[in-house]
Amino acid sequence: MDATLIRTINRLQDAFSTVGVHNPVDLPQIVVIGSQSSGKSSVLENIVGRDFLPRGSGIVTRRPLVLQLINRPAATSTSDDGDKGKSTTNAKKGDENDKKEPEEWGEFLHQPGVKYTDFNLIREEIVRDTEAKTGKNAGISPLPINLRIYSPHVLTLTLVDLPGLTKLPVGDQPKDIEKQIRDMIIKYITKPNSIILAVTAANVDLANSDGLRLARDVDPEGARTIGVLTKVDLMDAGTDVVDILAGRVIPLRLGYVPVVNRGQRDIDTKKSINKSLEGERAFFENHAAYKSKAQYCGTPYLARKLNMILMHHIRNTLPEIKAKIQAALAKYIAELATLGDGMAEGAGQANIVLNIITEFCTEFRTIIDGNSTDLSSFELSGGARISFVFHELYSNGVKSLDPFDQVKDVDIRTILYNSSGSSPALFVGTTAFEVIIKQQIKRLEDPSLRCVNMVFDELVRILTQLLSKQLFKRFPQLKDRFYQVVINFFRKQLSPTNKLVQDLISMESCYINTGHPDFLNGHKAMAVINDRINQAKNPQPIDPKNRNSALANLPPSLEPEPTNNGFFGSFFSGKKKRPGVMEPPPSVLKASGNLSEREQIETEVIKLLISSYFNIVKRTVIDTVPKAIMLNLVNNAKEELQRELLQELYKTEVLDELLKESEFTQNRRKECKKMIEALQKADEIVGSVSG
Ligand SMILES: Nc1nc2c(ncn2[C@@H]2O[C@H](COP(=O)(O)OP(=O)(O)OP(=O)(O)O)[C@@H](O)[C@H]2O)c(=O)[nH]1
Repeated sequence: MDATLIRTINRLQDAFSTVGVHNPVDLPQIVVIGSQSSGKSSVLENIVGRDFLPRGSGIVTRRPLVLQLINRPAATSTSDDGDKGKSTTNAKKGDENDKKEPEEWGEFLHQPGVKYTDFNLIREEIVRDTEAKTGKNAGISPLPINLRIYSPHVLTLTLVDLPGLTKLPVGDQPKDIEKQIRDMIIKYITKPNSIILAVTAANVDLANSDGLRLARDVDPEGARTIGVLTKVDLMDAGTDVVDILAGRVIPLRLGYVPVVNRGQRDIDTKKSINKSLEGERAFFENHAAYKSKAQYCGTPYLARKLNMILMHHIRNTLPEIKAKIQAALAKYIAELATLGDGMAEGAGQANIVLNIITEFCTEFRTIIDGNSTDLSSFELSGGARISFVFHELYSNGVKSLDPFDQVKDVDIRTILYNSSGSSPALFVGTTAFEVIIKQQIKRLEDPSLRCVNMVFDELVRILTQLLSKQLFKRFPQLKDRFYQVVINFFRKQLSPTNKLVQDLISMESCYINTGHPDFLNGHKAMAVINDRINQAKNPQPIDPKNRNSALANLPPSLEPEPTNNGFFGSFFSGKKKRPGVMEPPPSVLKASGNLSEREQIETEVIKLLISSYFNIVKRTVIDTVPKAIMLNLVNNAKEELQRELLQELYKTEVLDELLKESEFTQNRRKECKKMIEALQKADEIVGSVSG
């Protein structure tokens, strides 16, 4: 059962190896980290009991090596791995004694079926494949090499060997090599399912261990970090690692294991690993500081410990792995469904386009009407934004128009005099009022047309939002055509909408309805002004309750100014008169000078009437312009868009072109299919164990 657990993980690792580096499920594994030359390769080789890792100066490990050790009983003719029970087809091919399998061999995932019995060839293949993927310079790559070693002398275990932490780039190594390696290591050890094997040379200060330092960043409690102390034999006489082992220096919950690997001289003199393991045992058994605890020291103990930890870990995480596989499977199946099944033909194509058009139009209407199911609580969308344009932007824009920022008293007087012709007017001139109010009403056209444009922009926004959906990513041509057709359609609606809005404003300016029930008529206006003037002449405290509402609303400019005498007295002033001399009138004659009381009253009355009427018109356009826009632009789009789209896009001769899939979709579909296959296999594998 125990070995089965680890083998299950190995098989899962293989199942996912086809999907590259994007493994959606984080599998339990032991990740070996440490500084360069700390002894990582030596530890791994000792665990395997064979020389098989590339050695040399500089960074040798430049890609992650996923090393799956599989224990198989000696002298059996069948493989104990469920996936690969096939007979040898490889290095041993041609051997008459085909039934007699080699005792130990290695197999790379990228060369299925090829059994390496010569471990030197394994080393060469690692070097070859590393260079093939990363080039000869000393660059690194996150693409793992998967190697399995079948042997009766190993415990079933999965280890990932990573490039050693280095300080300075050498030769033509990239400048940021240190960061690249660090990032790669962090990516592996951050996964909560990884057990960190932090290798540190015992003859350097533990506090300076790069491996432990990195491990601490991702596993501050030390809950899934095992410390391995190498080069214990190289420690100064009289010093030992007893304190570290006892957890008195940097405590780790999984503890430390001291080991003694082959020294460089041993390697140079080709000392066998078996000999080295014997030497290691003798070292611990005879060392004064370690002999009482020798069974907790050395490589064999380390291998057993790792095997136990890994199994324990897998057993605990298997249910979670199962759930993750199933969740990922559901996610990819759903994504594949949105990507569709590849190219349809004939009627199938027509159906796709018909469905897309129908769905688009339904969603368009839903968004405008505000019934969308994926309503955002973060921002206004669709219909709500159009409503904001009407009720906030347009309404406030219109309300803020003040006729008197353009029409000054002096203009009113000029118009007054012009409208009364050559004989002095006796009453407040309706003509003057009409001339001014019509000019002011015309000013409403500009914000109203801008409102049309803003709603147009909102429609385009909805269009873009709908076209950003996954479905349109699949068919880029269709997306472009949709955009063109819909935008053209909106544009076509623009001119009747603008015309209607202009007409509404023209209607208002064409006929001034002084009989409007809300209009402050001439008499009332007069009374208000008289009140105002009397109040100014004999100021009396105003009882707010009795205060005439129109009076209260008078603009500050109606405060009486110092009056002048004479009816026309000051009107044509401007030049100092010389007695007896009558000069011709100047070419441009403007009303100027101080106002007479009568003039002042007349001007104020006109202003009051303008304000009153202009407010009525403002209220009307705030009400009717949005209605006009809804009628001609928005509703038309809601109702006619489908017909327009069908007419333009639902044609046999364009379907092929429209439904050309994007490369993204084609690739993504392939990726999804691969992933689903891997996950389904993984699901089966996990299912077969836990049952
Ligand atoms: N005496 C002694 N030497 C060791 C021990 N472990 C490793 N060495 C030596 O230290 C050097 C580096 O060991 P490696 O195993 O290559 O170290 P590494 O961490 O894999 O190095 P990179 O792959 O370059 O990162 C070699 O010369 C080993 O022989 C040990 O326990 N004792």
